[in-house]
Amino acid sequence: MKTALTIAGSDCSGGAGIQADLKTFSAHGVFGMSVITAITAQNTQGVSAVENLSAEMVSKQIEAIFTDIEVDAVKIGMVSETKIIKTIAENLKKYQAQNVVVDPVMISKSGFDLLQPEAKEALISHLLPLAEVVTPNIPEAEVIVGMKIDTVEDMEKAALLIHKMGPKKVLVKGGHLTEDAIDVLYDGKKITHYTSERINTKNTHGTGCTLSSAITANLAKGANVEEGVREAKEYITTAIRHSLALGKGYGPTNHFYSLYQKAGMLD
Ligand SMILES: Nc1ncnc2c1ncn2[C@@H]1O[C@H](COP(=O)(O)OP(=O)(O)OP(=O)(O)O)[C@@H](O)[C@H]1O
Ligand SMILES: Cc1ncc(COP(=O)(O)O)c(N)n1
Repeated sequence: MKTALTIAGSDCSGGAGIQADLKTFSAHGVFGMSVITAITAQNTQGVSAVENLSAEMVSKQIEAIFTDIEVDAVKIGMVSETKIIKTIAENLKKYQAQNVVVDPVMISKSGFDLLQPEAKEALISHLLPLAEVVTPNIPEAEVIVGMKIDTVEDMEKAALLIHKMGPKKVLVKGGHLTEDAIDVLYDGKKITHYTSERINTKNTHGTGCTLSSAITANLAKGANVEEGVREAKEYITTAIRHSLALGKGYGPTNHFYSLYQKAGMLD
């Protein structure tokens, strides 16, 4: 069985972070593993607390996995502190990790800082160069390149600028625009658009985590980035279309809709 590792924060409410990643890996038939960087207390309405693990504990978790199990792909999500970012980069180089997907998580949908402002530079200089593909949303791309993004053409410009920072490929996600949900991939040579209709729902907690872990699962299974992003976009669109009105705020997406449908388990 193919394996995928997520290095990210825990979301106790299950919609984003490690929990979303592991559900996505399972739904893709990939064996999921996790290195937890931080514990968050959050729900569909907001984040109330974050506690980072020590860099040593993060390092020990990575070591435990890589010294024992073959890792086919790695996703990096929320990492809020400079010293944890540096530890992850050193370890992934040491163990020659393949198929690294970096989701540069900065602010939660509810507006809470998940990346310490002083750690932004470390994320750019230590994690982006390790990435097979980096997947910023529009506000994250704006922070990384220091320009305002209002149109798909702006997303393309940002993708080209981010590519110069070292990742092999860049996917700028268009969830924050208002028309169709258009994501822009730049592979160093050409731009590809992945478009779906915009689904009218507030239940989009964890969409970015889910998309990046679906890409990771697909890379683990041997897909190239273009194929991996195409399938992941279909997966997230279905998961948003059938998203769950759980909680009082932004509800989570539905990871297992397609599987339940195939198994005839839906009412
Ligand atoms: N309302 C929507 N309808 C259809 N697709 C959407 C919608 N919102 C987001 N998407 C898609 O979901 C994926 C994730 O993009 P988004 O920009 O929401 O990421 P994000 O802001 O990092 O998510 P999060 O921070 O919630 O994890 C992209 O493929 C985007 O196009
Ligand atoms: C642990 C963790 N990782 C990532 C997100 C981003 O997801 P969202 O923007 O939907 O809040 C989050 N809220 N929590």
